[in-house]
Amino acid sequence: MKTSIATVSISGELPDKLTAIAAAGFDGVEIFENDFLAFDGSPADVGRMVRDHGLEITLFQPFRDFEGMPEPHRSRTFVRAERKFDVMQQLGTDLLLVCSNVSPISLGGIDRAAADLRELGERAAKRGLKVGFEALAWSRHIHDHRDAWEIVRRADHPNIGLILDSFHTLSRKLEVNSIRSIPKEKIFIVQLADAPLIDMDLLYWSRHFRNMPGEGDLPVAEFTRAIAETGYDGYFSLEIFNDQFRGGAAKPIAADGHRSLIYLGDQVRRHPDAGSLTVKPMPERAPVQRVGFVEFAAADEDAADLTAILKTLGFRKAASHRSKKVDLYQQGDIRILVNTDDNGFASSSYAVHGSSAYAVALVVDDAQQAMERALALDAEPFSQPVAAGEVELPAIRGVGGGLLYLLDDKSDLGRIWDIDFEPSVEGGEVEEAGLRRVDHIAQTVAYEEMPTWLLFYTSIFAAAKTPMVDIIDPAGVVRSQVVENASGSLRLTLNGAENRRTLAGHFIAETFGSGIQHLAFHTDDIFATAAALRRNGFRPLQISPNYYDDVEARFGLEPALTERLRAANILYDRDEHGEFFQLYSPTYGEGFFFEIIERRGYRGYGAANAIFRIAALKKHLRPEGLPKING
Ligand SMILES: O=C(O)c1ccc(O)c(O)c1
Ligand SMILES: [Mg+2]
Repeated sequence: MKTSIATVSISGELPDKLTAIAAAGFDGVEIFENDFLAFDGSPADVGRMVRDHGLEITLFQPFRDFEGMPEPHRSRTFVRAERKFDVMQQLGTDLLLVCSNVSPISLGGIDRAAADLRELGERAAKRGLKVGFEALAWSRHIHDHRDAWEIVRRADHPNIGLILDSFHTLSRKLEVNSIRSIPKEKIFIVQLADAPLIDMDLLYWSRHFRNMPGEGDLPVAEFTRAIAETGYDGYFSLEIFNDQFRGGAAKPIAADGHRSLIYLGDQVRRHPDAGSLTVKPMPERAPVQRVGFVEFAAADEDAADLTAILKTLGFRKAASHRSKKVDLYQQGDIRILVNTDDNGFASSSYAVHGSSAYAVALVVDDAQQAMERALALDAEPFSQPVAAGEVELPAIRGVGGGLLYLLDDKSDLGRIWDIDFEPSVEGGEVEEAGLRRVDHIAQTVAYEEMPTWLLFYTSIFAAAKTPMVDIIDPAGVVRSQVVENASGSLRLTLNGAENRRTLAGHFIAETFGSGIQHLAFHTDDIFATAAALRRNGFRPLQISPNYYDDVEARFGLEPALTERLRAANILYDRDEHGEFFQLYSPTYGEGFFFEIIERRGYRGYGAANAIFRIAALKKHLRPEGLPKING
């Protein structure tokens, strides 16, 4: 599978775009005319610059409002085309993209358009060039790839072919089966883009909201499968018009694009009708069994505060690392590591972000295979020296530059607690609170980063993303989207902050980057847990009494239940699957907190309660006397 991306997809000046595109590993690049026009070098300079980056120019575009023009406009279009052919020859590309006409004066008619294209094909052939015709979803007459194909078929010229673009086909919900019968030689190139499902004007949707395959909601894999079934094995080229990408950083966005194509190729390859698509095989998406541990980096002073909080939550110090200053706190199946070592990645993470949960370990079926897949998908590997006899944990870089460790139960990785740790003699004074497992890990990122991490997690792990929900903070909106698997053993919530006055935005700003802002633990009995926490000296987040009157009325709760909720500061929600109970800690430091939940069948995350608990949490932001633990 040869990969390409249009310059329009990436922010910056043309040289910056090309550098980012080449660094991400693409084979080719579509030169958008505006990027070329804004650059003050000759077409030959641009061509040389592209090739110096090891890239091929896959096409030059767009050539607009060509077919079906009445005279005298018609003659003018051919003069215009000849000028573009001149540029292309100097650039060193042989393919021009003609997008279907949007001009109000254009005339319809398949045969008229076919005749125009045939004539253009004759002119292109004289120069050894080719023309690909693409139906824009909002074009005046030709807005369906089936009509565009019929025009190309009737033009019947070797230098005229079809360009398919997933957005135009899928935004109109056109039948992708119609692609399967197109001869592969007549598909000159395939453009790919995804988009979130939003009900809006097609042109506006396309020009502002496209995103990388896998980041949106369109069935791009199904579209690509139909292409592969024709036997096409040419370039797959990303063409992403997106406001955030235009304003974002070039390198990570280009890297996301490359990852999206590799992931897409892998999805198509796994299908029996994948045709002749050449894609390097890789292990399948890693099934996640559970969260292995969450690790905090801290200095000695903050560590004392953190462990004091962990103890009020019922965690017991269970073991200490044999060679590093790392302690294991455990309760049920939850393992929290507190790393105060002066060496290694934890200490550099502490130097940048302060105390934070900088690493997470996921237990997968096979850690080596998961690692292999992650690397095939351009993940950045991480390793640091370990002492003799200790287990080397495979890891990749994750959100906010933190670490994502991969463990399994089939190798020594499943025995790290025996191999690397010594049981602790301390303990006893803490009452266990019935916390059983990590329910979810909430990571706060800048809003623009959300697609990056959704793609990262869903391409490497067997998990899906849920639709985006808006979380209302008194100071703004935070967008939340969940990556989860069917069993619920992996649940990651990603919260995208748009401004720094929200609790999430404050957290990012004050801890110098994205990261884990809260950890949610599951209990089988929230009331028993609340009582045990109280005995341990834990102070729950105080919820407004007004909330309980409303919740009783809304769900028709028994007053006795409402009273118990109110007394324990427990929030309540319900969906079609069951009931949900939530209890929060106050915030520590710049906004980190713990959540305790009981799910009685409920599948969501309590979004309806978010406004109330955020308001309460913000009251605790940096109060006197609370420990300073940043998330
Ligand atoms: O938005 C547009 O005009 C436009 C131009 C060229 C394309 O290939 C396309 O998909 C859209
Ligand atoms: Mg296109």
